[in-house]
Amino acid sequence: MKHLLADYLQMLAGHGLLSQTVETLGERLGESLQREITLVSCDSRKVIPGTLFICKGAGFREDFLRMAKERGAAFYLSEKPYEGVDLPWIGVSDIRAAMAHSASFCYDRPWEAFRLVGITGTKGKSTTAFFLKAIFDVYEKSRGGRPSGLISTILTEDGKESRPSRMTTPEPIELEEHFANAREAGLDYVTMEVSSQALKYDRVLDVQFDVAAFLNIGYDHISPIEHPTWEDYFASKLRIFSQCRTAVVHLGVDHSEEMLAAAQKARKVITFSETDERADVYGYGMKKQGRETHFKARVLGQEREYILGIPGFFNVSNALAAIAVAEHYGIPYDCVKEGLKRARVPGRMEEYTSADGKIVTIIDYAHNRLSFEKLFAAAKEEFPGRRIVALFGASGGKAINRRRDLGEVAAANADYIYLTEDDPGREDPTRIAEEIASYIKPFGTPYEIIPDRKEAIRTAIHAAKEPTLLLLAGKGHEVMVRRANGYEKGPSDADCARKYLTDYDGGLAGD
Ligand SMILES: CC(=O)N[C@H]1[C@@H](OP(=O)(O)OP(=O)(O)OC[C@H]2O[C@@H](n3ccc(=O)[nH]c3=O)[C@H](O)[C@@H]2O)O[C@H](CO)[C@@H](O)[C@@H]1O[C@H](C)C(=O)N[C@@H](C)C(=O)N[C@H](CCC(=O)O)C(=O)O
Ligand SMILES: Nc1ncnc2c1ncn2[C@@H]1O[C@H](COP(=O)(O)OP(=O)(O)OP(=O)(O)O)[C@@H](O)[C@H]1O
Repeated sequence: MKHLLADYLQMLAGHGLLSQTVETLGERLGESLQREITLVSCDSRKVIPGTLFICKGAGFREDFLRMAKERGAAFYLSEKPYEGVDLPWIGVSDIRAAMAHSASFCYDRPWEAFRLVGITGTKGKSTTAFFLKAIFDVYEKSRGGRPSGLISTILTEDGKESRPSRMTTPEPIELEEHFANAREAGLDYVTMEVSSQALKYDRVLDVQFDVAAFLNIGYDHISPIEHPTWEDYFASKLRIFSQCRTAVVHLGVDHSEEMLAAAQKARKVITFSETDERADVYGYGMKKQGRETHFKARVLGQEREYILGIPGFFNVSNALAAIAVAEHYGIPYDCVKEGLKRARVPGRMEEYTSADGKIVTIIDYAHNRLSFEKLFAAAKEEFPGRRIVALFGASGGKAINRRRDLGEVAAANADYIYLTEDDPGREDPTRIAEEIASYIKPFGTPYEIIPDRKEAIRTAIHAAKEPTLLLLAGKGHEVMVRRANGYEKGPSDADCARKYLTDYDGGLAGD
């Protein structure tokens, strides 16, 4: 579809975003008004002739605009003019909102071509997204359809691209590109994680979710570059219910009532719970069977049984959310059951065991109080009779509260702790570890600091003399470590566990 600059300006004016009238702009832009916008971009490195270039971001510099002009940008959008660059300027009052509307306008609202499911919450977004993708894919395969799309912290698959993700929820232009790929690929379903930052910073401002699921709300992402207060964090997440047709809400958890109240904006509400029997999808009777988690659920009055192929009773609530969404779409029970049994989530409750069974290693992404509490509860409940050893660190430069949270939860639950690096950024990993240790000391739990993560994992595995459950927490599937001068690629925790368990006397048990 052609996008003439004149039509684009009318759209911005319609949203009250133009900082001059269309007439004033028209006089200044003259015949440019009839020019076609060939691309919208906020990255000068991607500009082609005819591009509408958007100047945004804390790190933006005027020479990016100069580069965009050299590469053929036709006009630029920003909140203030850059006098030093001779290019037609379109002034807007809110660049973030204007960027989101520009992206959906230029890509012609691609999400209308498929069923878009958004998942938000403090913990479980990636796991639930993978569960849903597995269910959609079994269903699509059963009827000769295409695999579903996924936009998550771990992986982005849009029907054209399949690659590890850089963010949980991309910025608007990248997001709409993925939606446009999914439309061109003819996908029926796309599942995406919606982070609180995405909602707060208008990354999904103009997006309409067919279904939006709210899993839970804890205390996380409170920092100068994320959310100034918990209230801002929660309010940001609740915004998802003002842009969805069907809302899926977790009953029986903290702040369920506020979630339910916000969900009334949707045309339809479906509830799920593992504690509140009033829920439309009510899960119960969970038990561990080997590496599997078995549970029952009453789904809109029908009694059903399910199996999760991964441990972690807390994953039952993620599965219930996925069951609620699948039920909304009328996906057959056997496809839902097969999808949940088959689903694996990189870096989430990944289990590796030594051949002699003495060491069970769990790799998990848990990196805040809520997920640490759930991880240790699962460890004690599902792996009884083992010495619990925890290995973790904390990010540098943000979410500083985690150092206390993780230190206290680990000290209260583990028999031994290895403190090591996570994503230190500009901070010294040893100093971060020592700060965490200051919260462990009052508990008297023994610990040691080994800054090199690979060396810490190797030491922990070889030091295990009695039946041990070793929890490698915080990095999950990640292979990149954020350091002072950028990201450094290294082995994932799973790579290290497999390597050092194989080196260990017992070798590595088969899958
Ligand atoms: C606070 C925040 O979210 N910032 C995001 C935002 O940064 P920004 O808008 O300030 O842009 P920037 O990175 O400073 O770059 C400035 C601009 O210069 C442009 N540029 C750059 C170089 C060049 O040669 N030419 C050029 O035009 C860039 O395209 C960019 O538009 O847009 C960037 C991409 O354009 C993101 O990388 C960046 O995420 C940062 C790294 C970040 O840490 N984000 C976190 C807070 C976040 O969003 N996390 C959530 C997950 C939270 C959770 O765990 O649940 C997420 O959804 O990922
Ligand atoms: N429903 C849940 N409740 C509490 N903790 C959970 C739940 N689901 C997963 N977790 C824990 O949180 C960790 C992260 O899970 P997951 O990656 O699915 O959540 P997320 O919301 O995507 O996290 P993030 O926002 O940090 O990317 C898991 O490894 C597990 O330890």
